[in-house]
Amino acid sequence: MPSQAALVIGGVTHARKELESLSSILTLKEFPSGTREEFIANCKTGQYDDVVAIYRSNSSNKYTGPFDAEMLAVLPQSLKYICHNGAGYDNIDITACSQRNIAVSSTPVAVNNATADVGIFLMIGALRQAYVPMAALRAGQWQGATTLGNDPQGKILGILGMGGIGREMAARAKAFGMKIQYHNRSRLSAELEAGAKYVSFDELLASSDVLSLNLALNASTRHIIGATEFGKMKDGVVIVNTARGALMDEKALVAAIDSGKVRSAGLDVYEEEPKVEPGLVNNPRVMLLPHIGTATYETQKEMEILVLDNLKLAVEKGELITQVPEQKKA
Ligand SMILES: NC(=O)c1ccc[n+]([C@@H]2O[C@H](COP(=O)([O-])OP(=O)(O)OC[C@H]3O[C@@H](n4cnc5c(N)ncnc54)[C@H](O)[C@@H]3O)[C@@H](O)[C@H]2O)c1
Repeated sequence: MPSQAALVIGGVTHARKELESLSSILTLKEFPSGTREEFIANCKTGQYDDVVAIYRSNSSNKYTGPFDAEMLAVLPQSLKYICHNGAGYDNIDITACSQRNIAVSSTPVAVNNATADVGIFLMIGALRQAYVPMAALRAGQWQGATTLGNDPQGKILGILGMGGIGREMAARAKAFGMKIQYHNRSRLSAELEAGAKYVSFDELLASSDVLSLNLALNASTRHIIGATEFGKMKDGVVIVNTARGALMDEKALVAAIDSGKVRSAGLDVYEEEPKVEPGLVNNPRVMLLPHIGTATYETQKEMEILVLDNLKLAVEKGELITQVPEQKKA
């Protein structure tokens, strides 16, 4: 029996075969579901004392809660790697992990296509205010209160955060005849820009017809879009958010929609999921999805395999394929 163990939190669904193949090098332990209290109790009684790597599934946060300083304090001393299934990892305290010499990986790239597809779906839906006719039809009112929408053709799509998903949004939006501009922490190479115009944050706000949020949530990006920023935008701007809800002050978004500043919005993510601001739920000009950006068979499988590949490389070679950028810089 292998002397080192890995702990799978929350389950592996699509890559069971790949998981089981790791049993030749690792003892596999599982915490498929439960509460934070139960998980912490298991840590404290020493059940995981041989665990060197954790597979943290996409849904596991609902069982264990965030991997914050409290959790880091009880995780086994043997733990060296946390392989997280998700491109966003704002529920893991990376600084606390680094202090304990725990390396963390996430699943960028694998999420790009599915999330950008949802971004485009929301953008077109918001431009056409598609929820109104969709709801009217099902309520037996045929077109109901449907009004004319707007074409993407010729409009300027502003992308805040031109990473993997932002670039896939850009590639798709070009096919709709949109002009692309972006703001990022640093300007991209000409190859990665692929013709998109690099602008300042304020210029992005002032001149975009559609603003898409595609950056990570962290202490410095929380509420990066609030009342002041809405005030700087074009009248009738369309907002798309597939990144994280707390990037925007949701109450300020509701106010901007109500005042007509924001014509419509398409959202996959919310400040306090699964709660959604009533001013959004009750507004037919907002297209809403319940955080399903990566919810396809193909993408879920690819993400699970990437997490397992990280875990395998970590145990065999002491390296991660997709370590989070904050730790790579250190
Ligand atoms: N809706 C979903 O299901 C879903 C799925 C995957 C990812 N996401 C979210 O999307 C986010 C983006 O994912 P990604 O894979 O494209 O990440 P990424 O790291 O490839 O790209 C993020 C980009 O944002 C830029 N950035 C960071 N801070 C910035 C700032 N203050 N101003 C401007 N740019 C800034 C970075 O330089 C980077 O280019 C993730 O962090 C995650 O939270 C959501």
